[in-house]
Amino acid sequence: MLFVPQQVVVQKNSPRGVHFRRAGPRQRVYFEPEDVKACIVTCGGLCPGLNTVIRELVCGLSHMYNVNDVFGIQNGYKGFYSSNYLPMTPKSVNDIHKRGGTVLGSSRGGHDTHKIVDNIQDRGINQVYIIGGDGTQKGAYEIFKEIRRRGLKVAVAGIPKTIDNDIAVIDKSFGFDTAVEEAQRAIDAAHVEASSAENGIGLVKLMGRYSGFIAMYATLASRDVDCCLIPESPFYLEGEGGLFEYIERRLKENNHMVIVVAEGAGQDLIAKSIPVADQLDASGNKLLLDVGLWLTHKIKDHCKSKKMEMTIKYIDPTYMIRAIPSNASDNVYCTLLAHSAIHGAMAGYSFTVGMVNGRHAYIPFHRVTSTRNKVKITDRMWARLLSSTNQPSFLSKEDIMEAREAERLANRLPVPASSSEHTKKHSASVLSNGEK
Ligand SMILES: Nc1ncnc2c1ncn2[C@@H]1O[C@H](COP(=O)(O)OP(=O)(O)O)[C@@H](O)[C@H]1O
Ligand SMILES: O=P(O)(O)OC[C@H]1O[C@](O)(COP(=O)(O)O)[C@@H](O)[C@@H]1O
Ligand SMILES: [Mg+2]
Repeated sequence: MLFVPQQVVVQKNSPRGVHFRRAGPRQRVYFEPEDVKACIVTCGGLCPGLNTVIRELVCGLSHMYNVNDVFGIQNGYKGFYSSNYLPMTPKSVNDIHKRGGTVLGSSRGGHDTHKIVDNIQDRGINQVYIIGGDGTQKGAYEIFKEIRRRGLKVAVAGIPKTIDNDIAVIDKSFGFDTAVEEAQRAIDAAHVEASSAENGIGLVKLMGRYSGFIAMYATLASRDVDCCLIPESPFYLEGEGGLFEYIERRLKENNHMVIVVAEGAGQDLIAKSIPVADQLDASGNKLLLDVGLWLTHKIKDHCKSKKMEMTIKYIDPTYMIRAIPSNASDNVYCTLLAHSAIHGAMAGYSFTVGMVNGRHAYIPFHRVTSTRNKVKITDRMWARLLSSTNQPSFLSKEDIMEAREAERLANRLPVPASSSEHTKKHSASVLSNGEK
């Protein structure tokens, strides 16, 4: 059996670390094709590529294993117990990958483990393909545990979906590249508007509730962005090293600037200036305050107080970056994920499938549900972004050391040999040059 290591970059004395089974066809198949009754469900927010995964699951089961009893569950988890199951054939899904969204429908909330497993049991389903984000994978884990408790011979295959890229362990989710590409159109528009005005500012808000990956990659891809704000990196407005000081400098130097802000950034700052009670969506996710609108007003007020003429254009493409079909490379990724999921389920495994360090692997549910993938602001990628935009880091040396220590503890890494006060100072300054 082949294994894929979770960490490929390690310290010399690091422990052996976690390994996952490599995905792919198995010599011994657990299910007889004629006995398989499979179902597919999509949950949570939309993501480019959902229909491609559905299509490839239906076609792959039929073409690779001759499995033809496949059903679609409508509108997310609640569809297990509240709607009819839709029979799906290669013919009925033939063209769906060209459309955005999900032909099955999706929803938040409605996860009732017992009702779901009752229905799986009653209808004789023995393969459950669950496509969804971090919340969905937690739900899949609950379903798996209940199936195991009841001793049912049912394979549960989670296929991670998230344009926020917030699912732990995997390299990236399908649809992420498509979303980053689409975000370029909003950034381009912001740049055109900003550069065609005197002291023009273009402000673009992108999705990213807890993780700023879309904002970070869209910024790195664009080259027109002067400042990228993400939830992982707290920022401040006033005073030395603050956002306003940077805006003034950039406008003086260049007459215009573009700011990209992830929707989850600066939530604590907004809450301080507009105190409102926390609101949750049906899945229990916190509903966010509009950082883009808030920032627009704050920047306008600041410039007015400084008697600076300026124009600001706020662009909020929200759903436009996720409600589109997937691009070519995401389509390939979706196909490979679906195939890997089918091979694993046919072998009788239950898992979340994903690409780990460039290889497809079967990952135990708890590994992807116990933490969330976030931009590490002490890591190389964020340092590269800071070098590329030349924006302030909004961080003190102490903040950096604190974030590193938290990361070390979270990953149970040994204390680096170089943790003397002198080296600490040195490593912090090296970090600001873009290297860890
Ligand atoms: N901790 C949890 N346990 C069981 N089900 C969950 C959990 N969190 C979310 N879910 C269910 O997963 C589905 C999708 O979750 P949501 O957070 O909306 O989207 P995503 O899966 O994309 O993160 C919803 O139906 C929700 O009820
Ligand atoms: O309005 P909706 O459908 O709740 O979606 C908004 C949220 O969906 C997201 O794309 C993430 O969705 P998921 O949790 O489903 O991956 C966030 O970026 C955004 O906050
Ligand atoms: Mg989520």
